[in-house]
Amino acid sequence: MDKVLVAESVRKSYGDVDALSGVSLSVAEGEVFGLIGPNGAGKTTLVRALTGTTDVEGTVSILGSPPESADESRVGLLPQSFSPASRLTARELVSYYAGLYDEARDPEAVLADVGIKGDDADAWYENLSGGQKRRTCVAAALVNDPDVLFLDEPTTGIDPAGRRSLWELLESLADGGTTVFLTSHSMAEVERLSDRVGLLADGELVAVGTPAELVDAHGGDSRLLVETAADPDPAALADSRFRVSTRGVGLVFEGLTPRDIGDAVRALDDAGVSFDSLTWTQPDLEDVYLSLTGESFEARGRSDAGSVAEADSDADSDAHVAEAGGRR
Ligand SMILES: Nc1ncnc2c1ncn2[C@@H]1O[C@H](COP(=O)(O)OP(=O)(O)OP(=O)(O)O)[C@@H](O)[C@H]1O
Repeated sequence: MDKVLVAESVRKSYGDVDALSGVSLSVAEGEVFGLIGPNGAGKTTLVRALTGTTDVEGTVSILGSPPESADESRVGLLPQSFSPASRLTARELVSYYAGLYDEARDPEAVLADVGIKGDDADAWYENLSGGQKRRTCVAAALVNDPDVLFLDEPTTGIDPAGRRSLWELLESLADGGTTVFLTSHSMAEVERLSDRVGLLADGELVAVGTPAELVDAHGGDSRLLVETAADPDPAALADSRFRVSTRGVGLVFEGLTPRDIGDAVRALDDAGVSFDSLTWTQPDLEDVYLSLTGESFEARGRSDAGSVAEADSDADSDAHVAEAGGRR
């Protein structure tokens, strides 16, 4: 398969700051590549390097050419910060971008694809909500029907339903053969959309693989999160066969399969530990991220146990197994 994007030993410094410290990667035709990493890791700088919007050391090619001579009509770019003219309507704006190309899609159809319809299409850009603005910008990036599409945090500010419909749109573009280079802080988004994921930290690509490969290699064990009523004492469970530790406001049983949950509940009862809820989770890309960036697992445990509804809507692998409000 042809390599649509190639970076070899790409370096970029801003004064004393090494934004990219020798990054090499390639993205094949039709592949969706997700780039993750903490704030300041260098993701936007790498997008800018690949699109030729900043000068770098090393070699970059896009569609077989250096970025400065690539066929722009085949490239779509949604930058992280994009501030189009605010006194144009969404329809005028997308029509303006369509007019820059010899061949472009019908702006109306592209706006419909991203969920901007009716009165919203006739509203001035400055009067749209944050999510509607972002959708309009996505439409502008899609209007030339690009073969390779760069999306730098495309769904920031878009509500959950809009985010899911945008994911479906991106999936249909990928199914149609569009190569997508996506950066995002939403692990659910990256895990769902990407064929391969790269994790950038301090300007270095520290891991690359399919989501499943990365989870296998770095995600750790599945676990049962137990939200307890009072500060728990894991020593009470020392005689059980489980590996148990404290995390935030509860306990974590590590390495449990769903079949072990009944035994874990009995062990809690035997130890006299009362609990409010149980949540069984499989490791996912967020665990990979936390493990490789050295961010705390405790934060994950707390947010999982404390926001079950959000976890259910965002992380499809989480299975909320029981609410036991009466157990005290
Ligand atoms: N134009 C610039 N001038 C000076 N420093 C810059 C510039 N652009 C980026 N940097 C620095 O380079 C580093 C990488 O920034 P970059 O925007 O690529 O990170 P990022 O991973 O995209 O971050 P975020 O997730 O916050 O968007 C940061 O330390 C940033 O401050």
